[in-house]
Amino acid sequence: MKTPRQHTDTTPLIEITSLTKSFGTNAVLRGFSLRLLPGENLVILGRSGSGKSVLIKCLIRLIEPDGGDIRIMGQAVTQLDRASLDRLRTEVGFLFQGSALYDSMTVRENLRFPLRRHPERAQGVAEDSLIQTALESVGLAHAIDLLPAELSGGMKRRVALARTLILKPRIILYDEPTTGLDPITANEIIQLMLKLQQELGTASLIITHDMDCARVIANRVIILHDGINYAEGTYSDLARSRDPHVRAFFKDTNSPYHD
Ligand SMILES: Nc1ncnc2c1ncn2[C@@H]1O[C@H](COP(=O)(O)OP(=O)(O)OP(=O)(O)O)[C@@H](O)[C@H]1O
Repeated sequence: MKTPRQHTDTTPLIEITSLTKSFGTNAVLRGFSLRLLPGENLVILGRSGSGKSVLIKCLIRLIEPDGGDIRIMGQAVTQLDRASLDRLRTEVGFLFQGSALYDSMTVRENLRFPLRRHPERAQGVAEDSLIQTALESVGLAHAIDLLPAELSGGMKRRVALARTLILKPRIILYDEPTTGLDPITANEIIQLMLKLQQELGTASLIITHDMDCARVIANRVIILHDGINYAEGTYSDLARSRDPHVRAFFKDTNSPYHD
């Protein structure tokens, strides 16, 4: 069983300060802050509707925040022009819910897609070799010529992860990486995320309801509640908390798929 690796560099890759976002009268984020450190797995736990997806969308400006400051690798995200934002986004890989692969394309073609959009990330390495390496890192080299319809749910998620890794991002954003998978397959994905953290040194921001995922993968956990970073610490720090809003997450953790 792998455990999350600790790094010693403390210059944040992502720094969010006092982020606010409302939709009409619905104040979703009310001054949320976080720092993601190099090589760290940071888990954000929040109840359904607490604003986790809004937070991740603000981070990469799929949604415009109302206020606060967001820095990714030192760059103020809200002040970047389109071209600079696109460049910065190649440093940030996303594994979103559903892991949408193109159904009409083989695994190889799905992985070729980001390389064609960002040829500069190949750094002179042949496309086929990058595709092969990315698939090997998720244990799916043999699936290169299959279509998504021929893959299981867990395999699809691995391919989506390989497609993210192929651009060699420094940061990966995972939105509910284990949702919809059976416990054994979910655990395989969690172990793969840990392996990638250890081998590639990538930092990850992981949004999840899955307490088992949080327990295994997190160097640190932030609880998003009332639009702020309500509580923060290691999984075991928070598991000992007496605060009722924190306890609510831990009350049924004997079941690995507590929601
Ligand atoms: N584009 C939008 N327009 C209006 N309201 C929105 C929009 N996007 C999100 N919201 C609202 O923001 C709140 C937070 O939504 P969000 O999707 O971030 O929750 P979440 O924590 O990711 O929930 P879940 O765990 O169920 O996915 C909800 O009240 C939602 O209705």
